[in-house]
Amino acid sequence: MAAPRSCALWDYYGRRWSRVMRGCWLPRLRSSWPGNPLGARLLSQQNQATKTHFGFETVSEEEKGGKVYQVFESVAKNYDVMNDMMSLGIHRIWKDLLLWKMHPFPGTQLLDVAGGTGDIAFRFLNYVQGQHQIKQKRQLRAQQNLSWEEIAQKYQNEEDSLGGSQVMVCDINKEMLKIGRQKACARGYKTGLAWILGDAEELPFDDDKFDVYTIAFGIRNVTHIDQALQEAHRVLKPGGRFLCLEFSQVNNPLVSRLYDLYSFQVIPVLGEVIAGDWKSYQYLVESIRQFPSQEEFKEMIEDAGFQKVTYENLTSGIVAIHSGFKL
Ligand SMILES: COc1cc(O)cc(C/C=C(\C)CC/C=C(\C)CC/C=C(\C)CC/C=C(\C)CC/C=C(\C)CC/C=C(\C)CC/C=C(\C)CC/C=C(\C)CC/C=C(\C)CCC=C(C)C)c1O
Ligand SMILES: C[S@@+](CC[C@H](N)C(=O)[O-])C[C@H]1O[C@@H](n2cnc3c(N)ncnc32)[C@H](O)[C@@H]1O
Repeated sequence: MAAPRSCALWDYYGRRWSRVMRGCWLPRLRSSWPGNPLGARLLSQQNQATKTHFGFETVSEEEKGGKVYQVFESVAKNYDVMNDMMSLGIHRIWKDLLLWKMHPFPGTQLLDVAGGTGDIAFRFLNYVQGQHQIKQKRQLRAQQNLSWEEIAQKYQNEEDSLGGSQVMVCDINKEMLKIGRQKACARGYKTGLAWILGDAEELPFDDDKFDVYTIAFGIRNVTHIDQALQEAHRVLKPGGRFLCLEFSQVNNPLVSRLYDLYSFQVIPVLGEVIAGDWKSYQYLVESIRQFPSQEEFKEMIEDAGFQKVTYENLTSGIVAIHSGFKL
């Protein structure tokens, strides 16, 4: 137990230190010693290191978070309807498949990062409730001589209907969480669900806390994917599972051609017509093309310390589910 904790501490302070260096000492070196060759070299390294992409645009790492925030702030209200329109409902099947792969047991503690409007969380609650009901019915049938009150009590205990399972939805965007909370209210989800504002790169949770970590269509938007993966590893219990549903690389040339046409010619148009927002949907299709391939992403997950890493392509690789374990 001591080793992973000290490793996590080391990672945590290592990252903090690198931020302090980037955010505080390097700019000071620039201003105090403009002619200093060490300062100049460090600064040129810093400038190279802090460039990233926002879709096909090159931006600084500091800028990217704000731009991603604006995108999801802008799409939040139309997010669900846009997904159904763009995919003709196919995104629902992909999300169901993620849950079937997870196959949570009663009592599972799930952290859904970049959980947005709650699609994964609601599926999780429905799934565990379904599983729990099946188990409860089996138990009731097996027990002889139960009174009607005892049977009714079992059915009415709402907390117990989840068998102790809980899901925490963590997202960086207030607007997405707001829509998620409204949906939860409208659909009558009362227990086993919490909404937390937080960054995938610096999760506001203790080490070794969750059985499962999910991230669906979220990791592509994160500035430091490696950091988010390390955080996923930190917050999972030993034996815990990482599951990521994300756009990936299409493995069929004909589908790939049609998909490209559809992505660049249709999706931004749908974005403009339905949500009055061409730019956000252009960012969506561009960011998909910037995301690493199935194999590259698998390696990144392994580099974060996960084991038994596998992936499954869905719809010819339009999306893939990556899975890994903290062992
Ligand atoms: C800002 O960031 C975001 C915002 C968000 O709202 C969401 C996300 C995260 C994303 C999701 C949660 C999932 C959202 C889903 C998608 C982005 C769509 C994924 C795409 C598909 C499932 C369809 C894949 C398409 C193909 C394999 C190619 C087949 C395409 C065709 C037959 C149409 C080809 C199109 C042309 C040649 C262009 C000209 C056509 C027209 C003008 C007619 C328009 C046609 C339609 C509207 C029909 C749409 C057809 C389909 C959806 C095809 C379905 C069939 C199959 C999968 C085989 C986020 O980060
Ligand atoms: C495409 S949505 C996915 C929402 C949901 N998981 C789903 O499958 O429908 C991407 C989400 O990632 C969130 N996000 C982007 N960067 C993030 C970060 N650094 N930390 C946490 N969430 C982030 C956005 O706010 C947005 O809600």
